[in-house]
Amino acid sequence: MAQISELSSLLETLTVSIDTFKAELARQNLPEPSLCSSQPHAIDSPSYLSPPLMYEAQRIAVTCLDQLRLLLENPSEVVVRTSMSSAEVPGLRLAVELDLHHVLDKAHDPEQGVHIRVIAQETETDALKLGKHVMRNLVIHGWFRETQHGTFANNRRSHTLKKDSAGYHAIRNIARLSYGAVGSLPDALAHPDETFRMSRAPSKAAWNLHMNSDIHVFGAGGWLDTHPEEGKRFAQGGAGVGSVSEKSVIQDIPWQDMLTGLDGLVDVGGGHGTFCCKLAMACPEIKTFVVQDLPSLENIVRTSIASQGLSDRVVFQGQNFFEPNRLLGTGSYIFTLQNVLHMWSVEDSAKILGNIRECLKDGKSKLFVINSLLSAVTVSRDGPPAKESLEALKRQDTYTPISPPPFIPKEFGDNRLTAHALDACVMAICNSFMYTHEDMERAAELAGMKIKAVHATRGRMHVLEIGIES
Ligand SMILES: C[S@@+](CC[C@H](N)C(=O)[O-])C[C@H]1O[C@@H](n2cnc3c(N)ncnc32)[C@H](O)[C@@H]1O
Repeated sequence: MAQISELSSLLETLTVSIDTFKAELARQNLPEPSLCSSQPHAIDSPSYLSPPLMYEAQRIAVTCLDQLRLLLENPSEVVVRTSMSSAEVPGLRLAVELDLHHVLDKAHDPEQGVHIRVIAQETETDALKLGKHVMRNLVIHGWFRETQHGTFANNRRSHTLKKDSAGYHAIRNIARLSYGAVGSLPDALAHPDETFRMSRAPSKAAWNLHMNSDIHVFGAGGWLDTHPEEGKRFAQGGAGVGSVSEKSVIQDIPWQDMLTGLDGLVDVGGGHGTFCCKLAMACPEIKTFVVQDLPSLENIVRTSIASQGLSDRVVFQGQNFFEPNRLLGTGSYIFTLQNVLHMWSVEDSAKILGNIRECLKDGKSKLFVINSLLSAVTVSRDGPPAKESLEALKRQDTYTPISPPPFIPKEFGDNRLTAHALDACVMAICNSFMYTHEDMERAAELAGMKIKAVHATRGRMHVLEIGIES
């Protein structure tokens, strides 16, 4: 059998997907994005969600580029570069702490940018360290532009670092919590004390080595619960991370239809109420949302809800999800559990699910678990050509993921990259793991439940309906 050229196959897939992407931009009267601009593109707006065809074309193209890079790069050069490539995340943390986006945005000519001497003066930092070393490193990683020697400007990407934006909070608060912990993973996984090395206890994670502390991070009595300022920062960071996927969770699932005839939506472990508030704004016909979380969050969540003018429809309720649900017997609801179960072992998740199971016995209430699911990262030579799959999508209004084209990994796009990165973070912070479909199935089974459906979204999240086994 003739050997298929991987390079040619990937190149063909790349060409088809980029042509589709360009055609979709033209159809929406949008210009092509540019690396030589200091402005964000219309498709970078937090409220923009690519139509299904465009979304698939984008994620195929980006994955093709990753795969092509792997074929083209010299592995020896890559390993050396990787051994020294730990500067991007600290550089970004510094960029948000110094608010470099703002410094460059208020330039006399933002396209031209600001000389490093001025940036250093404004941020009271060392021009040599910041300019030659940190900023250039960030430019190489695609953040900011060097428009001429020593002069830096914003680019599409750096607008995501704007103060108080989702990206700003993600970098400022999540990278801060996870970076040192992930750095301690080798010490934790190869710890000389076997009881530590093999432990799955949330207080014996890499984070505990990094912080020299024996307190667990999440949950009642944990680091975030007992350090309100840290808890607030984590919630802000979590909201920042979540904001990228929440628009697809909101748009790809028919929440409004599903809530017809029910008493409202209850987000268990709902954090600061971001999901409920966003859904309340998107679905004005839904009148009741309940954010359930640990009582220590009450003031901060109520204030956040009030600041969005939603106190008449979104309420906070203190609820430990390991205890019977306070809404049991009070009506019929849609319960959601978003970004919660992966913080816990399968056995603990079964306990959380079990308490919601009691509320589903009315026969009308439903439970949706919203989480990224991890998959194996296998690659096959076979698969339908991108051209056929994208052509078929032209006739679809609702989102259905396409099958991977040849040489594109089984799980591709944002879920693959973000979910696996998140997996390392949760392992480092609390000895937990992102779930596979099988893990989720086991947790449901232990709770006397089963997965009834899995909905994909245009983002990293899967929405799983979990119900009582009949
Ligand atoms: C990763 S955050 C997810 C927050 C939110 N659902 C989201 O998607 O952004 C996990 C949430 O679970 C909450 N939590 C932890 N232990 C809890 C418990 N025993 N009972 C209720 N909520 C808890 C935390 O306070 C936190 O808000």
